[in-house]
Amino acid sequence: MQYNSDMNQAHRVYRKIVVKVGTNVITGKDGRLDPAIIADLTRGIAELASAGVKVILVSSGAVGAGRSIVKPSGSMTTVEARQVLAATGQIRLVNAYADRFAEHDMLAAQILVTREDFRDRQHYLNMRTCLNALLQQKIIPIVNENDAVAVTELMFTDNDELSGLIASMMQVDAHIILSNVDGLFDMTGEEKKLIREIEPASKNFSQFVRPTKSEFGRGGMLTKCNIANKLSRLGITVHIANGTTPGILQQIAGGEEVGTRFPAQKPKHGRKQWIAHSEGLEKGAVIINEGAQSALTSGERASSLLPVGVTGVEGSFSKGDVIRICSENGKVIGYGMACCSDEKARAAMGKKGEKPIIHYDYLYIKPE
Ligand SMILES: Nc1ncnc2c1ncn2[C@@H]1O[C@H](COP(=O)(O)OP(=O)(O)O)[C@@H](O)[C@H]1O
Ligand SMILES: N[C@@H](CCC(=O)OP(=O)(O)O)C(=O)O
Repeated sequence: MQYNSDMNQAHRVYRKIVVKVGTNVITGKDGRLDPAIIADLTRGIAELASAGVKVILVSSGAVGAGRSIVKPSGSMTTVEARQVLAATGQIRLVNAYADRFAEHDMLAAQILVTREDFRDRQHYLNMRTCLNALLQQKIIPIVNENDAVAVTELMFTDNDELSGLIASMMQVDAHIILSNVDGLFDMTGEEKKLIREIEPASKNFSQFVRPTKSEFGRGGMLTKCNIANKLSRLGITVHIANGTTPGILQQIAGGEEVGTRFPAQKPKHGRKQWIAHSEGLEKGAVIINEGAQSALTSGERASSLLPVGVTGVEGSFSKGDVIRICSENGKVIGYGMACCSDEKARAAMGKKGEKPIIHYDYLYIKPE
């Protein structure tokens, strides 16, 4: 689909963006950082920032860069080796960016986060305050996963997931995912074709996506598409484009037809955005009966989840934790922030006239 002029205008009004850079955009086969690409990306970000756009950079590449610095000893476990590579590579990575930003008289700051930081509302708010403070000072935040401590189940799927969470937390206008391909290709036919725009109702991306990943990349194209689709439904436009193309950020910000675009849908309230992104981070679950399910999903009025409609409580959670809402046949209906602990929820379940277990303002119902 061709962009129309309104869409082009929309590109020019991005005031706050997240730019996510994949490992293979900035590192070569041996893990060495590519100075020309880093120079081009930092110039692009510096230009946007000077024009008043708030930019948060989420960059992968620590593990990749570590490979060019150190060879972990053969006696190490895979996890230890990865920790060594990430811890050594991260300094190299962030210094490479910081040195380039300095050439544009810009300061950069490093923020390393883990999945836990998005589980805990206080950590979440602390991260948001820090990023806002840096942006206010016109400092470029460079975010990465804290790979030295985030191992196995504590890890994000990949930095596409992490940058999606940041985009939603910061309520940006656009999330730009830079990879080593020009965008999402339709590979179903004889010739692969770049898909310019994704309809919001699209769901089944696996029909296009091959389960291959770029070398050293972690997530692959399917995660990118699923995250992009989710963000667009939350009111954030997503672009998947080639980070090795010179001037790519200016092209996207200038409304040029590059890469694949997931146009933004109606925006949602910030708190609901946080909750919508909590899949996999929940600490427990409530099972609800049919009556409660139709009250929550009908969309006719704003309904909180009351204990009377709850038939089961799973896991151990405290007030303020995110919990999953499931139907009696196990279908996940949505997520919400618990107004009480699991003990209180168990004591109240099935009873009339009790306070909500999840208030409407903290409730996110998954689209059908
Ligand atoms: N339909 C598709 N269109 C584009 N790329 C695809 C598709 N299916 C699979 N891919 C693969 O996805 C890779 C990008 O994902 P990933 O390795 O996670 O990159 P990054 O390191 O930038 O996060 C591409 O290098 C490509 O090989
Ligand atoms: N935090 C890791 C990034 C892992 C990752 O998600 O990589 P990618 O799929 O290239 O974005 C690193 O800095 O090496």
